[in-house]
Amino acid sequence: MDQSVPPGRVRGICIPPCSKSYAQRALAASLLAEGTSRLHNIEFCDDTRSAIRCIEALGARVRRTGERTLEIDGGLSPAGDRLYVGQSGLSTRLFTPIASLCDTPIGVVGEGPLLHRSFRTMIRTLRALGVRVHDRNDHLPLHIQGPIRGGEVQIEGLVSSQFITGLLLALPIAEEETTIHVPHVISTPYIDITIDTAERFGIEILHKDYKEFYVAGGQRYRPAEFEIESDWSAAAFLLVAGAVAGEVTIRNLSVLSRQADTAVMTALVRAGASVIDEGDTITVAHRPLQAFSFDATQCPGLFPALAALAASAEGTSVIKGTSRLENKEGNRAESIREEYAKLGIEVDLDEEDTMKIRGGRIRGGHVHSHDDHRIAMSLAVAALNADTPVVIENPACVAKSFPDFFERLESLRTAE
Ligand SMILES: O=C(O)C1=C[C@@H](OP(=O)(O)O)[C@@H](O)[C@H](O)C1
Ligand SMILES: C=C(OP(=O)(O)O)C(=O)O
Repeated sequence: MDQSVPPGRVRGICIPPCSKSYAQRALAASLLAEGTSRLHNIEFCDDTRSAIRCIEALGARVRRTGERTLEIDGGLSPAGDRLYVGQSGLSTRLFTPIASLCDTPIGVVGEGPLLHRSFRTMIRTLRALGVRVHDRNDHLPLHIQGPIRGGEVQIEGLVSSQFITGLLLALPIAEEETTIHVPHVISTPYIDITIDTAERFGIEILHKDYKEFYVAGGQRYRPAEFEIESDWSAAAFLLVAGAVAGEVTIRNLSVLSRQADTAVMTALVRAGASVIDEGDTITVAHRPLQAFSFDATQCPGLFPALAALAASAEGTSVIKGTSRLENKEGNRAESIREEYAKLGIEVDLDEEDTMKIRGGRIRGGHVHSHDDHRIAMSLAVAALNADTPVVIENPACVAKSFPDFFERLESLRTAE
């Protein structure tokens, strides 16, 4: 069913969902820890559910002991021969290396846009570390058989940091030590949250300026009590909604987080929004917005929220890092260009790796999510300032990261 988002004002308080990046990592670490871990403040979007299915398939026992608490008995011991990763790029890149710690043959299958995403670098590197991999031209489904060896490996042509994350979480329990050379690393804040999560489960990962990673083999994950923090990637849409159409206060969110998408605060300030940070509460309010420049190379997940901000700002905003979007759900840069054009907003993509968005009058109309949760949320936020309602086809894809996004946005509406 389509989702119609009428123009209007927003005002209110919201708590965003938990970070699916932290949740998936903590689930992986709980699988690898012998003993019982407890994850608090966990919520269940599609990607988190995919990770839960994967750890169960790999031997974990998962119990829900509270509305937002999971108790997990860890221990890597594959229960079947198939990992179902849903639409999650991160679950694929986490659990394929983890499954390859065993010598059991395992199939890795997914669905939807994930089937069009390339896993070339991951496949090549796993082979270099002794894993047998059958693939469909660099795409899912995969058939793998470990065990993965430690050793020394160089990763070229890295399109996603997620694969480094997968190796960093798997390799501490390989027998040998590993050195990973990454000449051109990207999305480094995501690597920081990987190292942070591992550390909280007793694992040490060392690196030199993200170019060389050293992982000692034979380490042991210790079970942990782990509080999952709120998701800056989801909160970014609500904060931008405040900036373009009223005032939104987000609770339980700290700028001291290691998450990449805290950077949305810089873009909001540059655009001229009012931003008040009170520790774990952030309020963003509308002011006349001007065009801004922003480099999103290390935080590519912010592009869709920034597109909604730029569409409501006076002048042409310039956002760098579009090449980072090619291997997401479809080509996100193209999806943004195509759908914003339907709303009368011109988006140029150039050879210089930048997106230029000319803000101005936003028309209502029919748009498509491209089955991409972040495109659907971006268009919904832009709709707040449109002349007439924006009707979004296939809005259900928001379930990947933020299942009740539309309900929460509606709950913020005000007649003022
Ligand atoms: O590790 C993670 O949780 C993620 C890493 C990033 O991927 P890339 O390294 O491909 O940018 C990010 O864009 C994605 O949404 C989540
Ligand atoms: C692309 C995303 O996630 P993943 O790569 O894990 O599928 C996302 O959350 O926007």
